[in-house]
Amino acid sequence: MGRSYHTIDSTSPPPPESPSVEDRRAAIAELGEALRTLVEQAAASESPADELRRAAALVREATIPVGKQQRTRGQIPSADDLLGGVRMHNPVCGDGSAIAPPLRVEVVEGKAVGTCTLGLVYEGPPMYAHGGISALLLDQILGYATSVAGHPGMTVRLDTQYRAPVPLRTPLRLAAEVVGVDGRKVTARATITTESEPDAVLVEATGLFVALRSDQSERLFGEALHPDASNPAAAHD
Ligand SMILES: CCCCCCCCCCCCCCCC(=O)SCCNC(=O)CCNC(=O)[C@H](O)C(C)(C)COP(=O)(O)OP(=O)(O)OC[C@H]1O[C@@H](n2cnc3c(N)ncnc32)[C@H](O)[C@@H]1OP(=O)(O)O
Repeated sequence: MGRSYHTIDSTSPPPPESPSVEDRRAAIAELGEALRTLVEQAAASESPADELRRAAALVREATIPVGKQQRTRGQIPSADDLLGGVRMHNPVCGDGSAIAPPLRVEVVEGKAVGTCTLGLVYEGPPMYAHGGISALLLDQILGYATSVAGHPGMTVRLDTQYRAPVPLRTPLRLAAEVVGVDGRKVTARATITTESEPDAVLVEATGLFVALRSDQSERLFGEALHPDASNPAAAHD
């Protein structure tokens, strides 16, 4: 791929030939699944202290192979496909993310429709989701709706109304659609309900997204978009 990675263990031999992107994605997803199981079970764990310490030692050991080759902040993950919408570590949808539910999104009759179940790791009030997690899910599905409508942009405003708490370990449904386009500004609305009661809105949000001008895009993302350009900042994490 022509990428240079920041190798933590510089005494180790060079890595073998890169496996195919598909194989790396499958491995990333496998690790993500294991990590999600770990964080959920940790959040729900009532195991005795010695078992938790044993687990901590095992996790520290598991970190070593994962940490051998690290990308910098300015490097897009080699398994991602930005234009194709593949973000393996996206914190909401990414199969490789330890903190993503993950939310599954599809387009149904022009609306972005998402499904997920939140575990105890997302708990705010006992038994219910933290309000920031609801906002995270809504921001993502609003962004998805604007993107599939052909108006990708960045969130500049997110107004969230919490009508009822979002229950954990309960299948949820999110829906979002674009409701207005005004030049570079796009407004979209989204809701969270349970799957079993899709008419009872728990949380709703209106998001304002702004399509970036090319100079804004260059200023914010130039380092990641042009990895081969001479850019001293690219060496920094
Ligand atoms: C087909 C393939 C499908 C594939 C499927 C892919 C799915 C893929 C899903 C991804 C889903 C990710 C969803 C997460 C999305 C984030 O989380 S984005 C991260 C969070 N957001 C940010 O960090 C943005 C931070 N803000 C900024 O950097 C700057 O505000 C921006 C965005 C560069 C805009 O610059 P600016 O100077 O603030 O605004 P400017 O360009 O001058 O203004 C444009 C207009 O917006 C207005 N505006 C700007 N800010 C505001 C505001 N806060 N309130 C009201 N109006 C505002 C301005 O007044 C102006 O209005 P007009 O004068 O034109 O009427």
